[in-house]
Amino acid sequence: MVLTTNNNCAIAQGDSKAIVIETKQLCRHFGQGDTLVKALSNANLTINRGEFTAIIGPSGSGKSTLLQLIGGLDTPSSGEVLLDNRHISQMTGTELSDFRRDHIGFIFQAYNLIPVLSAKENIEYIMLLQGISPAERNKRVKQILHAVGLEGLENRRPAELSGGQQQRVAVARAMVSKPSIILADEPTANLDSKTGADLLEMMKTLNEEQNMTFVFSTHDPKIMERARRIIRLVDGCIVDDERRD
Ligand SMILES: Nc1ncnc2c1ncn2[C@@H]1O[C@H](COP(=O)(O)OP(=O)(O)OP(=O)(O)O)[C@@H](O)[C@H]1O
Repeated sequence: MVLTTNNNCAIAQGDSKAIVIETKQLCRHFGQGDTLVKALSNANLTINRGEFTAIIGPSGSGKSTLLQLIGGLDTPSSGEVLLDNRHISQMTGTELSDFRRDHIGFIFQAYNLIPVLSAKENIEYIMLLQGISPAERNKRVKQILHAVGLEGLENRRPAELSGGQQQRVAVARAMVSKPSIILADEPTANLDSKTGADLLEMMKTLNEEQNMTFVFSTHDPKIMERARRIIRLVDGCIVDDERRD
Protein backbone atom coordinates (compact mmCIF):
# COMPACT_ATOMS: atom_id res chain seq x y z
CA MET A 1 0.00 0.00 0.00
CA VAL A 2 1.24 3.43 -0.92
CA LEU A 3 -0.25 6.48 0.70
CA THR A 4 1.00 9.85 -0.46
CA THR A 5 -0.56 13.28 -0.38
CA ASN A 6 -1.78 15.51 -3.15
CA ASN A 7 -3.70 18.77 -2.76
CA ASN A 8 -4.26 17.99 0.93
CA CYS A 9 -5.90 14.67 0.11
CA ALA A 10 -4.51 11.18 0.11
CA ILE A 11 -3.77 8.96 -2.84
CA ALA A 12 -4.66 5.38 -2.03
CA GLN A 13 -3.13 2.87 -4.39
CA GLY A 14 -3.71 -0.85 -4.46
CA ASP A 15 -1.79 -3.55 -6.31
CA SER A 16 -1.64 -2.53 -9.97
CA LYS A 17 -3.04 -5.92 -11.05
CA ALA A 18 -6.76 -6.29 -11.76
CA ILE A 19 -7.87 -2.81 -10.84
CA VAL A 20 -11.66 -2.66 -10.92
CA ILE A 21 -12.21 0.87 -9.57
CA GLU A 22 -10.03 3.87 -10.16
CA THR A 23 -10.79 7.48 -9.32
CA LYS A 24 -8.61 10.37 -10.43
CA GLN A 25 -8.80 13.79 -8.76
CA LEU A 26 -12.47 13.09 -8.10
CA CYS A 27 -14.44 16.07 -6.78
CA ARG A 28 -18.10 16.66 -5.98
CA HIS A 29 -19.20 20.10 -4.87
CA PHE A 30 -22.73 21.18 -4.04
CA GLY A 31 -24.03 24.76 -4.05
CA GLN A 32 -21.85 27.81 -4.57
CA GLY A 33 -20.52 30.90 -2.80
CA ASP A 34 -21.53 30.91 0.86
CA THR A 35 -23.44 27.64 0.45
CA LEU A 36 -20.60 25.74 -1.29
CA VAL A 37 -20.12 22.25 0.18
CA LYS A 38 -17.02 20.31 -0.90
CA ALA A 39 -18.50 16.86 -0.36
CA LEU A 40 -15.50 15.15 -2.00
CA SER A 41 -12.13 16.69 -2.87
CA ASN A 42 -9.45 15.24 -5.16
CA ALA A 43 -10.05 11.61 -4.27
CA ASN A 44 -7.48 9.34 -5.95
CA LEU A 45 -8.24 5.73 -5.26
CA THR A 46 -7.63 2.30 -6.75
CA ILE A 47 -9.50 -0.80 -5.68
CA ASN A 48 -8.52 -4.26 -6.91
CA ARG A 49 -10.65 -7.27 -7.71
CA GLY A 50 -11.67 -9.27 -4.67
CA GLU A 51 -11.11 -6.52 -2.10
CA PHE A 52 -13.49 -6.21 0.88
CA THR A 53 -13.21 -2.51 1.65
CA ALA A 54 -14.98 -0.27 4.14
CA ILE A 55 -15.20 3.48 3.64
CA ILE A 56 -15.59 5.07 7.04
CA GLY A 57 -15.70 8.57 8.49
CA PRO A 58 -17.95 10.92 10.44
CA SER A 59 -21.44 11.80 9.27
CA GLY A 60 -21.20 14.19 6.31
CA SER A 61 -17.60 13.22 5.47
CA GLY A 62 -18.51 12.16 1.91
CA LYS A 63 -18.89 8.36 2.09
CA SER A 64 -22.22 8.12 0.25
CA THR A 65 -21.08 10.77 -2.23
CA LEU A 66 -18.02 8.68 -3.09
CA LEU A 67 -20.09 5.48 -3.50
CA GLN A 68 -22.67 7.26 -5.66
CA LEU A 69 -19.94 8.62 -7.94
CA ILE A 70 -18.20 5.25 -8.20
CA GLY A 71 -21.54 3.65 -9.06
CA GLY A 72 -22.37 6.22 -11.74
CA LEU A 73 -25.47 7.33 -9.81
CA ASP A 74 -24.11 10.88 -9.54
CA THR A 75 -21.90 13.03 -11.78
CA PRO A 76 -18.59 14.44 -10.53
CA SER A 77 -17.93 18.19 -10.49
CA SER A 78 -14.50 17.27 -11.86
CA GLY A 79 -12.21 14.27 -12.07
CA GLU A 80 -12.71 10.77 -13.39
CA VAL A 81 -14.08 7.38 -12.45
CA LEU A 82 -12.91 4.25 -14.26
CA LEU A 83 -14.67 0.95 -13.72
CA ASP A 84 -13.13 -2.11 -15.31
CA ASN A 85 -10.92 0.37 -17.21
CA ARG A 86 -13.89 2.24 -18.71
CA HIS A 87 -14.40 5.98 -18.13
CA ILE A 88 -17.96 6.11 -16.85
CA SER A 89 -18.13 9.91 -17.02
CA GLN A 90 -17.72 9.73 -20.81
CA MET A 91 -20.68 7.37 -21.32
CA THR A 92 -24.07 8.43 -22.63
CA GLY A 93 -27.13 7.89 -20.40
CA THR A 94 -28.07 4.58 -22.04
CA GLU A 95 -24.49 3.32 -22.11
CA LEU A 96 -24.13 4.15 -18.43
CA SER A 97 -27.35 2.46 -17.37
CA ASP A 98 -26.44 -0.69 -19.36
CA PHE A 99 -22.94 -0.62 -17.88
CA ARG A 100 -24.30 -0.21 -14.34
CA ARG A 101 -26.72 -3.07 -14.88
CA ASP A 102 -23.96 -5.42 -16.10
CA HIS A 103 -21.05 -4.42 -13.85
CA ILE A 104 -22.35 -3.10 -10.54
CA GLY A 105 -24.60 -4.50 -7.83
CA PHE A 106 -26.06 -1.98 -5.39
CA ILE A 107 -27.18 -2.66 -1.83
CA PHE A 108 -28.80 0.23 0.03
CA GLN A 109 -29.78 0.54 3.67
CA ALA A 110 -33.42 0.99 2.62
CA TYR A 111 -33.28 -2.31 0.61
CA ASN A 112 -35.01 -0.69 -2.43
CA LEU A 113 -36.91 -3.84 -3.43
CA ILE A 114 -39.85 -3.62 -5.83
CA PRO A 115 -42.88 -4.08 -3.53
CA VAL A 116 -45.21 -5.76 -6.04
CA LEU A 117 -42.68 -8.44 -7.01
CA SER A 118 -41.93 -11.60 -5.03
CA ALA A 119 -38.44 -12.24 -3.64
CA LYS A 120 -37.72 -14.50 -6.62
CA GLU A 121 -38.96 -11.90 -9.12
CA ASN A 122 -36.92 -9.14 -7.44
CA ILE A 123 -33.81 -11.31 -7.72
CA GLU A 124 -34.57 -12.23 -11.35
CA TYR A 125 -35.34 -8.72 -12.53
CA ILE A 126 -31.86 -7.61 -13.69
CA MET A 127 -31.28 -10.94 -15.43
CA LEU A 128 -34.54 -10.44 -17.33
CA LEU A 129 -33.26 -7.05 -18.51
CA GLN A 130 -30.01 -8.72 -19.52
CA GLY A 131 -31.91 -11.21 -21.69
CA ILE A 132 -30.66 -14.27 -19.79
CA SER A 133 -32.61 -17.42 -20.67
CA PRO A 134 -35.34 -18.69 -18.31
CA ALA A 135 -33.40 -21.91 -17.63
CA GLU A 136 -30.23 -20.01 -16.68
CA ARG A 137 -32.27 -17.54 -14.58
CA ASN A 138 -33.91 -20.36 -12.67
CA LYS A 139 -30.59 -22.07 -12.05
CA ARG A 140 -28.94 -18.90 -10.72
CA VAL A 141 -31.96 -17.91 -8.57
CA LYS A 142 -31.97 -21.37 -6.99
CA GLN A 143 -28.24 -21.18 -6.23
CA ILE A 144 -28.37 -17.68 -4.79
CA LEU A 145 -31.49 -18.40 -2.67
CA HIS A 146 -29.53 -21.27 -1.15
CA ALA A 147 -26.42 -19.08 -0.66
CA VAL A 148 -28.36 -16.38 1.20
CA GLY A 149 -30.52 -18.82 3.18
CA LEU A 150 -33.87 -17.82 1.69
CA GLU A 151 -35.06 -21.15 0.28
CA GLY A 152 -38.80 -21.55 0.80
CA LEU A 153 -39.43 -17.79 1.00
CA GLU A 154 -39.01 -17.05 -2.71
CA ASN A 155 -42.71 -16.39 -3.39
CA ARG A 156 -43.16 -13.82 -0.62
CA ARG A 157 -43.34 -10.13 -1.39
CA PRO A 158 -41.04 -7.72 0.51
CA ALA A 159 -43.81 -6.71 2.95
CA GLU A 160 -44.13 -10.38 3.97
CA LEU A 161 -40.42 -10.62 4.88
CA SER A 162 -38.48 -9.33 7.92
CA GLY A 163 -35.93 -6.51 7.49
CA GLY A 164 -33.05 -9.00 7.55
CA GLN A 165 -34.77 -11.23 4.99
CA GLN A 166 -35.44 -8.23 2.73
CA GLN A 167 -31.78 -7.23 2.95
CA ARG A 168 -30.83 -10.83 2.01
CA VAL A 169 -33.04 -10.48 -1.08
CA ALA A 170 -31.26 -7.19 -1.85
CA VAL A 171 -27.86 -8.91 -1.51
CA ALA A 172 -29.03 -11.81 -3.69
CA ARG A 173 -30.36 -9.37 -6.30
CA ALA A 174 -27.06 -7.46 -6.30
CA MET A 175 -25.00 -10.63 -6.71
CA VAL A 176 -27.04 -12.84 -9.02
CA SER A 177 -26.01 -11.11 -12.23
CA LYS A 178 -22.34 -11.62 -11.24
CA PRO A 179 -21.24 -7.97 -11.31
CA SER A 180 -17.56 -7.05 -10.90
CA ILE A 181 -18.38 -4.74 -8.03
CA ILE A 182 -20.87 -4.64 -5.18
CA LEU A 183 -21.40 -1.19 -3.68
CA ALA A 184 -23.16 -1.29 -0.33
CA ASP A 185 -24.27 1.94 1.36
CA GLU A 186 -24.68 1.20 5.08
CA PRO A 187 -26.21 -2.24 4.39
CA THR A 188 -26.57 -3.19 8.06
CA ALA A 189 -27.84 0.17 9.35
CA ASN A 190 -31.48 -0.93 9.66
CA LEU A 191 -30.80 -4.43 10.98
CA ASP A 192 -30.48 -5.69 14.56
CA SER A 193 -26.91 -6.63 15.46
CA LYS A 194 -27.32 -10.42 15.08
CA THR A 195 -29.03 -10.12 11.68
CA GLY A 196 -26.41 -7.58 10.58
CA ALA A 197 -23.56 -9.87 11.70
CA ASP A 198 -25.08 -12.89 9.89
CA LEU A 199 -25.53 -10.88 6.71
CA LEU A 200 -21.96 -9.62 6.91
CA GLU A 201 -20.61 -13.18 7.30
CA MET A 202 -22.66 -14.20 4.28
CA MET A 203 -21.21 -11.38 2.18
CA LYS A 204 -17.68 -12.21 3.35
CA THR A 205 -18.17 -15.86 2.37
CA LEU A 206 -19.47 -14.85 -1.06
CA ASN A 207 -16.51 -12.47 -1.43
CA GLU A 208 -14.03 -15.23 -0.57
CA GLU A 209 -15.68 -17.93 -2.68
CA GLN A 210 -16.40 -15.81 -5.76
CA ASN A 211 -13.69 -13.12 -5.49
CA MET A 212 -16.35 -10.46 -5.88
CA THR A 213 -15.27 -6.92 -4.96
CA PHE A 214 -17.19 -5.29 -2.11
CA VAL A 215 -17.05 -1.61 -1.15
CA PHE A 216 -19.08 -0.57 1.90
CA SER A 217 -19.90 2.81 3.33
CA THR A 218 -20.44 2.18 7.00
CA HIS A 219 -20.53 3.23 10.65
CA ASP A 220 -20.87 -0.42 11.74
CA PRO A 221 -17.90 -1.59 13.87
CA LYS A 222 -18.58 -5.21 12.80
CA ILE A 223 -18.03 -4.33 9.12
CA MET A 224 -14.90 -2.40 10.09
CA GLU A 225 -13.59 -5.48 11.97
CA ARG A 226 -14.17 -7.79 9.00
CA ALA A 227 -12.96 -5.41 6.27
CA ARG A 228 -9.55 -6.15 4.74
CA ARG A 229 -9.07 -2.49 3.90
CA ILE A 230 -10.34 0.65 5.61
CA ILE A 231 -10.44 4.00 3.85
CA ARG A 232 -11.18 6.94 6.12
CA LEU A 233 -12.75 10.16 4.91
CA VAL A 234 -12.79 13.46 6.77
CA ASP A 235 -14.41 16.55 5.26
CA GLY A 236 -14.43 15.01 1.78
CA CYS A 237 -10.74 13.99 1.83
CA ILE A 238 -9.18 10.53 2.09
CA VAL A 239 -7.03 10.86 5.21
CA ASP A 240 -6.14 7.23 5.86
CA ASP A 241 -5.99 3.92 4.03
CA GLU A 242 -5.21 0.78 6.01
CA ARG A 243 -4.82 -2.75 4.66
CA ARG A 244 -5.04 -5.86 6.80
CA ASP A 245 -3.63 -8.59 4.58
N1 LIG B 1 -27.64 16.82 -2.87
C1 LIG B 1 -26.89 17.51 -1.99
N2 LIG B 1 -26.97 18.86 -1.91
C2 LIG B 1 -26.20 19.57 -1.05
N3 LIG B 1 -25.32 19.00 -0.19
C3 LIG B 1 -25.20 17.67 -0.22
C4 LIG B 1 -25.97 16.85 -1.11
N4 LIG B 1 -25.64 15.55 -0.90
C5 LIG B 1 -24.70 15.55 0.07
N5 LIG B 1 -24.44 16.82 0.47
C6 LIG B 1 -23.47 17.25 1.49
O1 LIG B 1 -22.22 16.66 1.17
C7 LIG B 1 -21.55 16.25 2.35
C8 LIG B 1 -21.22 14.76 2.28
O2 LIG B 1 -22.45 14.02 2.36
P1 LIG B 1 -22.51 12.43 2.35
O3 LIG B 1 -23.94 12.03 2.33
O4 LIG B 1 -21.63 11.92 1.28
O5 LIG B 1 -21.85 12.08 3.76
P2 LIG B 1 -21.75 10.67 4.52
O6 LIG B 1 -20.34 10.55 4.99
O7 LIG B 1 -22.27 9.58 3.65
O8 LIG B 1 -22.71 10.93 5.76
P3 LIG B 1 -23.58 9.90 6.65
O9 LIG B 1 -22.59 9.06 7.40
O10 LIG B 1 -24.35 10.81 7.57
O11 LIG B 1 -24.46 9.11 5.70
C9 LIG B 1 -22.45 16.62 3.53
O12 LIG B 1 -22.04 17.87 4.02
C10 LIG B 1 -23.82 16.72 2.88
O13 LIG B 1 -24.64 17.63 3.58
